[in-house]
Amino acid sequence: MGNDDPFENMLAQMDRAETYADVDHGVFERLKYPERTLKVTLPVELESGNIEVFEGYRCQFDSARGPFKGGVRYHPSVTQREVEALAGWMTWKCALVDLPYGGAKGGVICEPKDLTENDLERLTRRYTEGIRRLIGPETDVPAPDMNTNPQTMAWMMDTYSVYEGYTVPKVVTGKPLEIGGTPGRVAATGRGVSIVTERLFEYLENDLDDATVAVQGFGNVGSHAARLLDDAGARVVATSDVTGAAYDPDGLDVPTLGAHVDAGGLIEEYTAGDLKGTDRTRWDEPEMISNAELLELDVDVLIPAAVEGVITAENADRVRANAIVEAANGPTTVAADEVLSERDVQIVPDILANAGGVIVSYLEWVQNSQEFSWPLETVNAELERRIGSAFDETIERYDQGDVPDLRTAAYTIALERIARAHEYRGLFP
Ligand SMILES: NC(=O)C1=CN([C@@H]2O[C@H](COP(=O)(O)OP(=O)(O)OC[C@H]3O[C@@H](n4cnc5c(N)ncnc54)[C@H](OP(=O)(O)O)[C@@H]3O)[C@@H](O)[C@H]2O)C=CC1
Ligand SMILES: O=C(O)CCC(=O)C(=O)O
Repeated sequence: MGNDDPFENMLAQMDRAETYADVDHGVFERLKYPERTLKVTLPVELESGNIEVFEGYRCQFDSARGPFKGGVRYHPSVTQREVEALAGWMTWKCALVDLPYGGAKGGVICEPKDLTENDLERLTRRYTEGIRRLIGPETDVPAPDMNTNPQTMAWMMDTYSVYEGYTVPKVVTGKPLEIGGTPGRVAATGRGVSIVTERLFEYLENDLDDATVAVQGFGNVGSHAARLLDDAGARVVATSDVTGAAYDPDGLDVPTLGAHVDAGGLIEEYTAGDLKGTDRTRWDEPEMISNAELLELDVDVLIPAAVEGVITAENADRVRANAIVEAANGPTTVAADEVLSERDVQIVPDILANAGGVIVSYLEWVQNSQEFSWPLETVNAELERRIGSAFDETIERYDQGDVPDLRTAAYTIALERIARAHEYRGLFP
């Protein structure tokens, strides 16, 4: 079920949790529907002179606990259902880590690799204009996701501010430092992934030192997680982009690979020895394998950090990792969960593992409200405290012994919090 429909997968995850959550069935049913989704048509004159018409979405899933919050994704495979699933996951995530937010997500169907910087700016401004009536500093606060970054947020903030007539930094998070961004947001999701991986090892009473790690995706999240785990003493043996994966059982030279990718280099160029943007002499000798092969490596931890639906009923039996830390949103289908749970493979669910990004987005939003900025050490310490406490609560719920896995434990906590908010607020205005 649900391999190619993330929304169905999210509903199946909810159904799995309903048995264990103390939530009224009517409220539970309400949580299966987004509050609203806006679809926008975006005609853009590209630098080439051609006019291309793009399609974009903003889904606002649930706001019982506070303003809607969630990233914006640019990708050719974006669909309305995907954006709605991602908005649902944002809702559970914000509740699990106890942020005063609901959940939302945005997406534009496009291939950013085919667009110039100028095209991306025009597209972003069009999209912001299209969803302007929904977003706002106290209503719905976008942030970066796949293929969007601090520059994208700067264009969104500027476009929104032009319409308002004054500068509104708080309308987006993940901004450049110079216009109200916070130190630590760029690396925050990967840092959170690294923190929960360390906590998982402590819980399982295993040593992270020299533990083997495979990371699918070496973008914002995957690259920071890989760098921090490498710094913490783990052995990152494989990582990938869309061109495939670099694999070295003795461990990859993560700093050199990072410098190469930061300079625009591809994984396939790295394995071929064609290094970009660095004078370093790499010390690894990786072979090129496929993304599918990376998922099946015999490693201590597998970290999917790319797209959803990559661990399915079809390949779950061949996944040999002892643990999975879900840096991506929705990488594992419910059918795969069942197979892996029977084999006692511990999965730290996405709504916990990748919550570092939205936690630091919240810290940015708070600093914008205070018109004050905190040093990196303060931000990182608060990130660690908040994600660590959500990890402990999830483990405590799991250790009660009735729920089958960590995902169900996390869903139970999140859904109960959201349901309480709905019950206190009531159904009608
Ligand atoms: N950015 C954030 O703060 C947060 C992100 N996430 C989630 O983390 C995941 C990654 O996001 P992020 O790092 O920001 O995105 P990026 O766009 O920075 O990186 C994505 C990475 O995945 C690779 N990739 C893309 N498509 C595929 C595919 N079909 N198969 C294999 N690899 C692929 C990309 O390769 P290439 O570069 O070649 O395209 C790139 O290495 C997403 O699921 C996102 O929702 C979750 C929480 C917060
Ligand atoms: O930082 C944010 O507000 C949201 C990040 C995001 O899109 C996610 O956690 O999936």
